[in-house]
Amino acid sequence: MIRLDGVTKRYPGQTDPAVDNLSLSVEDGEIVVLLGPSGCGKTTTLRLINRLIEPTEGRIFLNGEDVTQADPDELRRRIGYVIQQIGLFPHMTIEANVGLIPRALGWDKKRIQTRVEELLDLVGLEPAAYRRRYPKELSGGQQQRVGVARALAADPPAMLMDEPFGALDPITRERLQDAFLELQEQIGKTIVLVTHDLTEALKLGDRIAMLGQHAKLVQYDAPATILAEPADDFVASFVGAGAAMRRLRLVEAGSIGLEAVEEVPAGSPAVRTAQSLYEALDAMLRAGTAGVVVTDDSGDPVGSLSWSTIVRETPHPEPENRPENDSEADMAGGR
Ligand SMILES: Nc1ncnc2c1ncn2[C@@H]1O[C@H](COP(=O)(O)OP(=O)(O)OP(=O)(O)O)[C@@H](O)[C@H]1O
Repeated sequence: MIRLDGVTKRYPGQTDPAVDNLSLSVEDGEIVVLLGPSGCGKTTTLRLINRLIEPTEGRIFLNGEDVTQADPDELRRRIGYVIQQIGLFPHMTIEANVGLIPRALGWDKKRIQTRVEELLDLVGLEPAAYRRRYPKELSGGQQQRVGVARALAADPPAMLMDEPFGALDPITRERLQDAFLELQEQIGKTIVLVTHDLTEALKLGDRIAMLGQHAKLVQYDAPATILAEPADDFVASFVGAGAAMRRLRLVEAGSIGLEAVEEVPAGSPAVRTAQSLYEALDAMLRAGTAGVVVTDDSGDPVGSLSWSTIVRETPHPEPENRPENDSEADMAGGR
């Protein structure tokens, strides 16, 4: 568990604090995304956790231990760190890059080699094909995987990721996000990830910490809640137009009130309970029907879902609560 307790960071010579009295808890095995406009203090917050930046005030706990008192080098070996620029050493092979922290920890050669192979496998790079290559001989996406492998080398309980997929083309980015979520299923690390990309935050976060200026915690909720019940106009304008459509991807078809099915009409489209409302709607549109059958994993129908149920189930903010416009989100580079 990671806990920030009243953390403030004032950079020398700045009148305003970059982070002002932030308190935040991240549970074990959870992915928390720090989301907010440019300059709001996301990277500063992340780097305070592994003491690449020293807090001016406040305390930070890792598994109950106050790490503001710990030795920073030793601390950083206990927290994996992945950045957009990847930061692989160009003159070192992939193997040497991944083995960096185990070597610093004094592991023996055999153990390092075994661990490196295991990690390259884990991130989907065939060890025999990649371990002896240099970073420039890999694609951007492959280098990013090496960055993740390196952060995981000493099996740290926690991992910090700063725009880890930021520099990649959209297709590679989506593939790596999927691979990352699969990996997290296996490794269950406690992860804090920084992004300013709403789509990425909604996809990866178990919870999203919406930060305003000076890293003020405006809302801390599951992605579907952020979309359905934005805490204020700032969050509403950050999630912007399309929030209701985005939410369809996050809600499972089996999680809302289904209508009973007496008999399944021939040719009726079907989705499984774990598929999203988005997929249910897509199935309806493709089949030209106003409803779908929802089945369990063995294909037995558990109910039916109609277009009107989806409309009814979608939260509608009262008109007077709707944000006036999206200008704040545009300024923030949000979507
Ligand atoms: N080394 C520094 N010295 C002085 N001010 C800094 C320093 N680093 C960051 N800042 C300021 O602190 C604030 C927060 O910066 P930070 O990089 O944490 O924001 P961010 O939310 O990560 O931004 P972005 O999304 O643009 O990367 C900004 O106003 C920035 O100008």
